[in-house]
Amino acid sequence: MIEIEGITKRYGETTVVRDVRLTIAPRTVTVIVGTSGSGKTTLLRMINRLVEPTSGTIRLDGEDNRSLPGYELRRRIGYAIQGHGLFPHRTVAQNIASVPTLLGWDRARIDAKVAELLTLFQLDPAAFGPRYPHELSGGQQQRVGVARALAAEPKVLLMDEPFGALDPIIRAKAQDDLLAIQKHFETTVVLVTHDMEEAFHLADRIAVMDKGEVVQYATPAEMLVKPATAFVESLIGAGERPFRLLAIEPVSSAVEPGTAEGEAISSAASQREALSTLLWSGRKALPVVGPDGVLIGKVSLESLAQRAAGPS
Ligand SMILES: Nc1ncnc2c1ncn2[C@@H]1O[C@H](COP(=O)(O)OP(=O)(O)OP(=O)(O)O)[C@@H](O)[C@H]1O
Repeated sequence: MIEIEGITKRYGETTVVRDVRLTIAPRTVTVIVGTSGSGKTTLLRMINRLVEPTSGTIRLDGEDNRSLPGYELRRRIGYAIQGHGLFPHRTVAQNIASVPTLLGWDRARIDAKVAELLTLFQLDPAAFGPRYPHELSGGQQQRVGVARALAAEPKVLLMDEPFGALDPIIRAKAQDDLLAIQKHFETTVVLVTHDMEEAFHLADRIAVMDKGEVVQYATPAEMLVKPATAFVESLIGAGERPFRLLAIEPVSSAVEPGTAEGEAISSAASQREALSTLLWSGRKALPVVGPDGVLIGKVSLESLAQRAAGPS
């Protein structure tokens, strides 16, 4: 649990973060969005004290984050940034081993951790461990950056535009990897992004910042149905709302009894994918199969249209 209480940051006369209050539940993904210069990075960096707040308190599992020296706090909190920040003269394995080495883990434990993380990120430890960062593609470097941030098994992972430099296909894959790994390690993730698509895909809760203040902190569904301000509405993109609503819900919650003609869709797919398939194939309904491939019902264009409609 991360409790941010009345956090303010001023530089001289300028207040860049104003009286922010957020409670972030453990094992969730919170995404901070907002326009450029709204204070997102500053807020994130006050959690691991790369930036010291002017006033207010941040508690991690009930403990004031000032109760430890900053460098020790930062060994406990994972931090991944755009451009990954890998050490260029250390191998991939040495990069990932950085914090565990500082913490004095024994060699066998470090080696096992490096191998585990590389495997989780689909990088063969024997092939990639000995390489240097410049011998990797951008997407591979980015995965190593996140692996390094996770190496000391932090309960909290802070991410600042971690996927900003990736092309759309690798980016989507990196997001899915992150969600799988977040569930596997039960990490609490706080992530800053400019990309609303990314925010809606990843977030359990979204915090919208405008001029240093959090103007809404809500689940994606709540935010779509009830944006708190005109700014939030414009950020969501009014024209995208029906599609975003469908994108955050799986087909499994729209299944109806009966069946339909043609190729089936998985119950784990998003309702937006189902809508897209329906429109593209010109059908009125699709058969739905469960995780075991067994037919469980259908999903219809009519019911998706109802689900995509805003409150009347
Ligand atoms: N060390 C500093 N000294 C003075 N002003 C600063 C400092 N760091 C940040 N700022 C200012 O604080 C404001 C918020 O910056 P911050 O980086 O938190 O915004 P952001 O929302 O993350 O922006 P972006 O999306 O562009 O990265 C900006 O106006 C910035 O110029």
